[in-house]
Amino acid sequence: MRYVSTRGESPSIGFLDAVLAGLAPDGGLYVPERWPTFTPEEIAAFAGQPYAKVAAAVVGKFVGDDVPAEDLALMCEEAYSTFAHAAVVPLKQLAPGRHLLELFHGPTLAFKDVAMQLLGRLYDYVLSRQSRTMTIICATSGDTGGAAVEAFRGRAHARIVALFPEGRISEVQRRFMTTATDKNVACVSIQGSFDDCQAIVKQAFQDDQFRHAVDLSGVNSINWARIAAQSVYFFTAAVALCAPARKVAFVVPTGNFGDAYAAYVATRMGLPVARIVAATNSNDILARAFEDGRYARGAVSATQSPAMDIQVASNFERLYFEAVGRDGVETGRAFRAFASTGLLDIPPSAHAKMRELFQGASVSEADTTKTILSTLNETGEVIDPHTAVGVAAANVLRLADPATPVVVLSTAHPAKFPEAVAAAAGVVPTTPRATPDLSKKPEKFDRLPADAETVKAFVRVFAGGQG
Ligand SMILES: Cc1ncc(COP(=O)(O)O)c(C=O)c1O
Ligand SMILES: N[C@@H](CCOP(=O)(O)O)C(=O)O
Repeated sequence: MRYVSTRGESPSIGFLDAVLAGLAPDGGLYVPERWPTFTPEEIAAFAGQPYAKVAAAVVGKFVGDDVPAEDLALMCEEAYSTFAHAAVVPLKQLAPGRHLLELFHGPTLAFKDVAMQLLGRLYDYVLSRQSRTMTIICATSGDTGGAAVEAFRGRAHARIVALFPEGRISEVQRRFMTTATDKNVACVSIQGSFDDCQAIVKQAFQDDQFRHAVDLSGVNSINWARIAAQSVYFFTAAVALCAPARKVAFVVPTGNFGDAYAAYVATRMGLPVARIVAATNSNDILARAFEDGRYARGAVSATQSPAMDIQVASNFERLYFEAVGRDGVETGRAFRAFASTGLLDIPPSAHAKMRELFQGASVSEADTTKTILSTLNETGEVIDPHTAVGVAAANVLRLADPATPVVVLSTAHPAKFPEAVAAAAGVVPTTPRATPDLSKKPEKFDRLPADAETVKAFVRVFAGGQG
């Protein structure tokens, strides 16, 4: 299996090289050269299988010969044994035809654990064989950082630097990162937005000298292994609802567009999906892009679903690449121009292609609050504000076939956002018993301006100090 850049100017590389590389040298994102597929019979056979087994089959299609199948299977088994629920990602019925896919039973209570627990093991596996230690940098609007710190802390072959936007994430999210005492972890509060953090990460990758000096890698959803691992739960949820015999619609709370794009990946692998709804909060660049064909950056506003306070959705470039017929030159032109102007008019034919599967929905703060309360009153479920954005979008969704089951991704445990949930529903969600109490632990993090050179200097010192 080979991987090509969305900008068409980097040579194709194998799976493990693509995973470790993060961003392609031309600034694009790696995607598989061709889509691996499952037959309908193979998909149907996933029903009732342990999650780890389905994960090994789906991720294995992308890994190819780079890792022996039995080693990958073992990594999947270990990764998903860290989850508190036997089903790993249970599907819960809210109402007839309406389901929640609970993705928050991992160690840091957000969907990021599903991929990150596997990535931590995969990096260890590869880097220990190469006697190599890499510096992983990640930008986080709250959840990727905690999941990455948990997955990589204490590992001998990786050091991790997490950049988060100052004052714009919840205390629980912050503490999942900043209370780690391991020497290979550094957390940095950046005076800016998540978009600033992500721009710094991308600039770091494009500085060859820096990239080599610290042996840079990335575990944001720029990393194909993240997308591959996140595509698995679309299969398990759909087959539980009788796919491939019937189609399912997914409503995905969306920010950086990794999860919604992973749903698209599942469709390219053969999963029949009726619709993918990208549900955003008031940071609605993607909802607008799907609805009116203009991908236009606005100012980031702070909401009660902070992990989705994003205006530049990294993975949209991957979908654009597909929609323009895998034209790397056009994708490079479009996204370089977007980086400087903040505007991309999607060609009508590409927009029509996207609309065959995707639609956008933007949910206001008031509707998010109302949905937390109404979901509690009507179903007894306490949901977090990100999940509420998805549920609110599902409540107004009209499908061609109203009998199509709708699955809303429940992306975080409500206890990660206790203030917002208490304000909306009058209940204070508590963390599951197995989760350590981080509220009294001392925190350790640095504060830096949103400036790539300053952050790179910090990372150099951190990586150098680690030997
Ligand atoms: C709880 C939660 N929900 C939804 C999202 C949005 O997911 P994505 O960035 O893959 O669109 C995030 C952040 O990624 C998140 O942390
Ligand atoms: N919402 C994310 C933002 C980063 O997304 P990623 O999927 O690209 O890692 C977060 O919680 O950090």
